[in-house]
Amino acid sequence: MSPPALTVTDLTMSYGELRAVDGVSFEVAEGEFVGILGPNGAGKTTTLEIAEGLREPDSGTVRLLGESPWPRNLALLPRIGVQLQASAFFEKLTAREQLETFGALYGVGSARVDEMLDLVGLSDKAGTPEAKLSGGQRQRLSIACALVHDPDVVFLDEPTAALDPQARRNLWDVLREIQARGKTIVYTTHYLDEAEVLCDRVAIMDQGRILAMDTPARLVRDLDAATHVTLERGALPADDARALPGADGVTQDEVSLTIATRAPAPLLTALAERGTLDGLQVRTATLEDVFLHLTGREYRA
Ligand SMILES: Nc1ncnc2c1ncn2[C@@H]1O[C@H](COP(=O)(O)OP(=O)(O)OP(=O)(O)O)[C@@H](O)[C@H]1O
Repeated sequence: MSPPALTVTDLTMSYGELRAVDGVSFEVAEGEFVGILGPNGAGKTTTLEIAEGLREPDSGTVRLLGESPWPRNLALLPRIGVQLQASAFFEKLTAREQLETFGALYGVGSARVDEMLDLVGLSDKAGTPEAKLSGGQRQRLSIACALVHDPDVVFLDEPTAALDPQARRNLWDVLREIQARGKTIVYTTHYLDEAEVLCDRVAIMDQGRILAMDTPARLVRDLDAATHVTLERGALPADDARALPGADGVTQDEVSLTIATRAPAPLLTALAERGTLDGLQVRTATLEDVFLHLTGREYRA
């Protein structure tokens, strides 16, 4: 395991009576892609801003690349890239000029600007004023701005929020490419499904606390939740379904019959032998089930 790029220990932060961050501790290894997940108001942005050194916590400590980011640590700035939830661009500049202006703050040349435009797929929009970019293009430009000085650690606050599904997926490719270049990524999202496919580890946050942090696969596996196999109603009598190897329970509604199982392989083999695979759907547990288990509430982004 690489040394930690980020260690936060026992952070707390209140706004008046509201405890927005309530004893948060976690570590992010170098090169790791970590997602902080949770519903609105969970405390994700506040946690991220403290880790970036943009906010002072009420208590707790942060070590970022071995240093404290607060009070404002100028030595850290070239080594971290920050994309805020509301992106701030310079007025009236084109995509390329935005990047050149951010880059100039760090002495970055135009070759790097071209590389960044290419990385985020905006080379053909280089001459377009920022105000005329689509929402997804603007998000990608703001990520490019956070990366232009080649930082080691990148913080992204909901980079995929408010994008259509295609634009979200395009951004996923960008995020994967950033990680492939060896960067450490810490990002926040409402989208549990997205974090499940992108992140090495996720922290599930609710009401200012981290309830669990692990790889998505381990979080789901530790639930020990049943897999649900759904058939069209009438494909198999319910009593026959109950008698199948591995069947733990059977439920029916007007259109379907669902078998819960913790041993999907023998169950699916038995269904195949009966020729009842047409229209079959298999649903395994997801991070949404993990959230439900941890909080007792359905997940609502
Ligand atoms: N500057 C502020 N003043 C007062 N309350 C705040 C402030 N910033 C955040 N809060 C409150 O603190 C809590 C945590 O907010 P935070 O933005 O960290 O959550 P979040 O998980 O990032 O939410 P979202 O997903 O909606 O961005 C929320 O209840 C929010 O209303």
